[in-house]
Amino acid sequence: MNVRPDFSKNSNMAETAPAFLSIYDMHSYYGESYIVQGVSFNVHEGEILALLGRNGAGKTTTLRSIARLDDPQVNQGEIWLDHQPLHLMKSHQASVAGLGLVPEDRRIIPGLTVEENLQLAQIAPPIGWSLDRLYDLFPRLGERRKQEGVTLSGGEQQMLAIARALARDIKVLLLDEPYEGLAPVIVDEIEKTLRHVKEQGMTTVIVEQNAVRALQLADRAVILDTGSIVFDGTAAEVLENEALRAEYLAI
Ligand SMILES: Nc1ncnc2c1ncn2[C@@H]1O[C@H](COP(=O)(O)OP(=O)(O)OP(=O)(O)O)[C@@H](O)[C@H]1O
Repeated sequence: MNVRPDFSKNSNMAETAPAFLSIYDMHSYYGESYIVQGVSFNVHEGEILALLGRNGAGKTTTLRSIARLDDPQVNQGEIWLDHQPLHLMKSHQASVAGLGLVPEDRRIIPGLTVEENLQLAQIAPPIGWSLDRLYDLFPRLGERRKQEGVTLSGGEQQMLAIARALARDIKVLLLDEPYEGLAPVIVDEIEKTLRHVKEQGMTTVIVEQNAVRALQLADRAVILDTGSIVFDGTAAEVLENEALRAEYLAI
C-alpha cells in the first residue's frame, strides 16, 4: 500500500532515479527554534551518503528527524524508506521498519558485556547479522566479548555501537560522527569495516565533522548550511571543488 516516492518531479532534487530513502521538504523544530528548513534529498540503495556542513548546520537534527526521535519535532515533510512512510511513525516503529541509528554518544549499556549489548539488540525480531558474523567484521569485539561494554576504548565502543545496529535487520545505517575523538589508525579500521558493510549491500548515511575522511568513503554528499541544502552531488565533486569546501566545510 505504502508506495509514494515519485515526488522528484515537483522537487528541486538533482536526480530523478528512484530512491531507497527519500526525504522530501522536511522542516524540523526544537520547540520554537526552526532548524531544518525544507530539506529534500535521496539516498539510493547500497550507497554511502555523507551529510556534511559546519557546526550547527543541522546535520544531527536531520538524522534525528529521519530516525523519528521525539526531539526535534518534524512539522512538515515526508520521509520514505523502501516504500514505507517513516514520517507517520514513532521511533520504535521506524526502527522496526529498518532504520538503524548509531548516535554520537553511542549509548553502550552500562553493566552489560559486549556480547550482552549485542544480544539485547536481538531480543526481538527482525534479527540481522549473527554474532559470529559481527565478530568476523570486528575481531576486537570477539576478543572482548566478555568485557563490560563501557570499559572498551572509544574506538571499540564505536565498533560495538555499529555492530549493535547491524545485529538488527536494518535497511539503512545512520551514523552520527562515528570518527569523533578517534585516532587516525582507528578511523582507518572503522572505515574499512564500513566499506565491507557497503559491499554486503547496506545503505548508509554518515554525518561527520571530518569531512575529508567522510568524502573518501562516500559515493555522494549533501551539504547543509543553516538548515538548508546548498549542495547535492558526488563526493568526488566536493573533493575537487576547493571553493565549495572552503565556503561550507572550512577545509
Ligand atoms: N536539543 C536542542 N534544543 C534546541 N536547539 C538545539 C538542540 N540541539 C541542537 N540545537 C540547535 O540546532 C542547530 C543545529 O544543530 P545540529 O546538532 O543539528 O547541528 P550539526 O550540523 O549536527 O552540528 P554539530 O556538529 O555541531 O552537532 C544548532 O543551532 C543547535 O544549537
